[in-house]
Amino acid sequence: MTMTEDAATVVTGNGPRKILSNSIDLQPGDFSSIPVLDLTLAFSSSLSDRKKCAETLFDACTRVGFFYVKNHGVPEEVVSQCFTAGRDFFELTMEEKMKIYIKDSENFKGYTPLLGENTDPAGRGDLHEGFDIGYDYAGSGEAKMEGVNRWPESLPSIKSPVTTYFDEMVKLGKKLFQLFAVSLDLEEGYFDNLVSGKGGIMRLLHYPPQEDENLDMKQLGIGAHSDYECFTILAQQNGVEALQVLNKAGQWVGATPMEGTFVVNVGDMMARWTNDLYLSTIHRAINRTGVRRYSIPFFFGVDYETTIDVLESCISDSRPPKYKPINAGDYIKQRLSETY
Ligand SMILES: O=C(O)CCC(=O)C(=O)O
Ligand SMILES: [Fe+2]
Repeated sequence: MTMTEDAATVVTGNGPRKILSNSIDLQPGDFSSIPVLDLTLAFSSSLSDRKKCAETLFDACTRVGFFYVKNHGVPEEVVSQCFTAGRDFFELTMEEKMKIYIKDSENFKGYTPLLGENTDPAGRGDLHEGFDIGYDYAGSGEAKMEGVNRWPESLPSIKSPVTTYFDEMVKLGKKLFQLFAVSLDLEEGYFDNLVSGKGGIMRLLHYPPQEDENLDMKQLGIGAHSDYECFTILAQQNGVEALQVLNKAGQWVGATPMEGTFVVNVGDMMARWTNDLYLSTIHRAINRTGVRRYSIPFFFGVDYETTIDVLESCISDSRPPKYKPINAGDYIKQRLSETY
């Protein structure tokens, strides 16, 4: 099958980026495969081991913006039970799912039906349905993204596996933030007080298979986009390939699922913080496998009151600051409002 694509502009959190049919205008990575980061060294008690791991992370973030993590410490059954919860959720009737419609929530929590989201403004909606949860703020809903999670009334059993997975992602994400800090010549604990998990958003996603013949390039599983937060940790099912990552040559490189790994990618907030030293790489997903695909992205942002100002270690004479300080919560809310 040949896919033809028009020139398009992808709106990111840091401004529009033009994708020409064969290239892209803003420092895309020069890569043909996605590196694998072994986190064994990240959990070592020796700082020099952790520094070695951070060097690999630096290479991945500056050259690709995407990497796999293995030996990440998240138990396999936590992942598989969360996938099962997702499958059970999406099998509910439309009526049940729409009782927690995301657009009825002030804080972007709940269900998004097929075509209910449009990640790429040039597209005609995304061919996936989703279920979003975040940090559970009891009883608020006023400020920024705060609010309680909304669970399907008729399927209370999913709450436990989904929140267990959320908590594991917060743990892993905090560890990754420490590696990011070391990789940026900051104190290892630089981000510790900014990443309680309150800035985390998790989605269960279901992509029905798309017909391979006459594929409509304006209606993909998820259209070309970059993520908004600091980084995303994504679980994919083995053997069901769909995620593609755009390189400098304008080629889409497949992020083929790899057993026992998560895919991690840098988001716009981290790109901004690092003055675009770390790449928030454009990606999309197309499920041409003929079977249903489920995935679980966890978007790890910093706590919403944090000010994101370009890090000193990412400024030099040849790299003056490109971005003004911005409040993390305002930034995310603004980005999400443009998508839904
Ligand atoms: O499902 C995937 O593989 C990717 C999802 C994604 O890119 C997103 O939700 O931002
Ligand atoms: Fe994404």
